[in-house]
Amino acid sequence: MSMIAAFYSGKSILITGATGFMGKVLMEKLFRTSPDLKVIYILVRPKAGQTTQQRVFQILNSKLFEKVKEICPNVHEKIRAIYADLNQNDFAISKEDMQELLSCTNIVFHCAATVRFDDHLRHAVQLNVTATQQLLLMASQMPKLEAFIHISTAFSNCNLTHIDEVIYPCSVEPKKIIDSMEWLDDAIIDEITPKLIGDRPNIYTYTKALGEMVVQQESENLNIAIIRPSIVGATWQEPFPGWVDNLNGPSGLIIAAGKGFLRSIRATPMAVADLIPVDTVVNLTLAVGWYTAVHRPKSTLIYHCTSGNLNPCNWREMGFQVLATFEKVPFERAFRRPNADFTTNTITSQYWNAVSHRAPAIIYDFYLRLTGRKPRMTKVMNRLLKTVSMLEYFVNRSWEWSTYNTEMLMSELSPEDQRVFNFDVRQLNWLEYIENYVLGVKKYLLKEDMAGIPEAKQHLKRLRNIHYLFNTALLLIAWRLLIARSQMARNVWFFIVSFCYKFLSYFRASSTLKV
Ligand SMILES: CCCCCCCCCCCCCCCCCCCCCCCC(=O)SCCNC(=O)CCNC(=O)[C@H](O)C(C)(C)COP(=O)(O)OP(=O)(O)OC[C@H]1O[C@@H](n2cnc3c(N)ncnc32)[C@H](O)[C@@H]1OP(=O)(O)O
Ligand SMILES: NC(=O)C1=CN([C@@H]2O[C@H](COP(=O)(O)OP(=O)(O)OC[C@H]3O[C@@H](n4cnc5c(N)ncnc54)[C@H](OP(=O)(O)O)[C@@H]3O)[C@@H](O)[C@H]2O)C=CC1
Repeated sequence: MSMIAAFYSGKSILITGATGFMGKVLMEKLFRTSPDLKVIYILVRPKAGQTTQQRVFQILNSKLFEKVKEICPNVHEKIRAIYADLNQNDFAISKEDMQELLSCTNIVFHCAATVRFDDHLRHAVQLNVTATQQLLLMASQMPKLEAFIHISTAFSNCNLTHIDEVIYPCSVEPKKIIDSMEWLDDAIIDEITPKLIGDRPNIYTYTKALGEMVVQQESENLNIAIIRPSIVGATWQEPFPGWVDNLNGPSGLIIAAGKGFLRSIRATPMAVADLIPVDTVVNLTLAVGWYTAVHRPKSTLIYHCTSGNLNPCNWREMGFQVLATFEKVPFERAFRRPNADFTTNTITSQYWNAVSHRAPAIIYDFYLRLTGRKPRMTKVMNRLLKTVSMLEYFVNRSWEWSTYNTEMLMSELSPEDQRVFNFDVRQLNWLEYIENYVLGVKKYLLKEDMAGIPEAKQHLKRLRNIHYLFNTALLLIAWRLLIARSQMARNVWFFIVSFCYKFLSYFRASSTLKV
């Protein structure tokens, strides 16, 4: 019997960010392993024309929840969607709902955040810092609360190269930042943002670091733990391999590369690609929830959920395996044949951006114009290159995260819990994982059918022929232009032609002699 699964039975659990990538997998695992849990409260806002109930309905009817519906047929009765907007005071939660949350909640998992790198500081502070502070205030009024688990990121201190499982202070106190956001206008905030984020690459990592400080400062009477995952990727094993539903992290780039848009990137091939499967993060999170509530550690423990120090894989190996999978299961209607070129040099990278990305987009747009259609490829390419430039920071560096707490927790689990809530990345086979990841991207993100693979392969063959034809034509045109303009080129050309002629004559004569 799993002690962790038993622990969550009969519990009332509050999850923020349950409609997000990690939140959905967390909910799924909870229902699958502890179908006797009492209730999961989720804080949801209406979005994209859908009410909170419609959003929950959509999640429960997705492929991710197929197994859960078999194990826990009344799952819809155990989810209580509470209307909430974390951008607003008291999260805009009604009085009755708030009363119920405060009096019943046993465990809080705080996953909600803005993960955009380019969010405005005011919004990112509101969600990643102020909302965390407000949730902690709520938690302090929950008499039945056993543990509060805060999801941060391993990159909250990415300005350091060696990162321990401790909280590193930021230069300005979070309370001062929160206060200043109330009275500073946008123009001034824009001006001070680069100074505040300092040597961090973006607002996201900075506000997540502030969020951790808030947790530390407000943790006095609470039983809190912080989880720091690195780059979260598709599921490794559960509920099935390769599930993913958003473009964050590598997923968007896998699509861009598989469709032939992205063929080169400024990346350090030997840098560690610190990916971590989302189900591994969720297993650790649930184990931490149990450990924090049952063992009540004296201080707030931080758990690194990373792969680099236990089972490293570098970007070169990852790119290689992604490409190998494209050979077996190509994506449909690719723009160009997939190719991977990692370069560390900025000038070479700019050259490849011009030749491999912008030029084909311009040529394609020219073709669209000629055929009476609206050009769009240059716009798509510009957005993609902007995205890539934002991710480049993370593919050109390696970090060392210590994992003492995570390893300690692993040793505290019973063999059954180590199996059911497996977060031991040493068991991960990268080649298998990446293949399933690419397959998952094809199935769950692109919604492509496996039956279309032969046609996709044919399409790639046609693209290869077009590529050869295009290059030959380009070479001939260039050469013809050169010959027309330069006497030296003409001399070289005549020399080559006469040499070939002589060689062929000799070859013909010697073969005639043999007969
Ligand atoms: C040679 C090439 C490679 C060939 C081999 C293949 C190898 C592939 C292996 C992997 C390659 C390397 C992958 C490196 C990935 C490294 C990621 C590191 C991230 C670590 C960060 C820390 C982890 C965290 O804690 S948080 C989670 C991470 N957060 C994010 O990833 C969010 C990033 N996204 C953003 O901030 C924004 O989306 C932004 C700024 C990038 C773009 O914003 P914008 O307002 O311009 O537009 P959007 O409306 O958001 O989207 C525009 C457009 O782009 C698509 N898109 C969005 N995100 C991504 C993405 N990550 N990759 C690709 N495309 C993306 C989006 O769908 C839109 O498309 P449209 O068609 O225009 O609608
Ligand atoms: N993905 C990754 O690579 C990594 C993620 N993390 C951390 O993990 C956590 C979860 O990330 P992930 O699942 O990937 O992120 P997602 O962007 O997929 O999910 C974010 C969640 O936060 C919710 N949210 C955002 N704004 C509000 C709001 N105003 N009111 C209510 N809810 C809101 C979203 O709701 P809605 O659906 O309504 O937008 C969504 O449920 C975050 O704390 C993130 O920092 C850490 C390391 C890596």
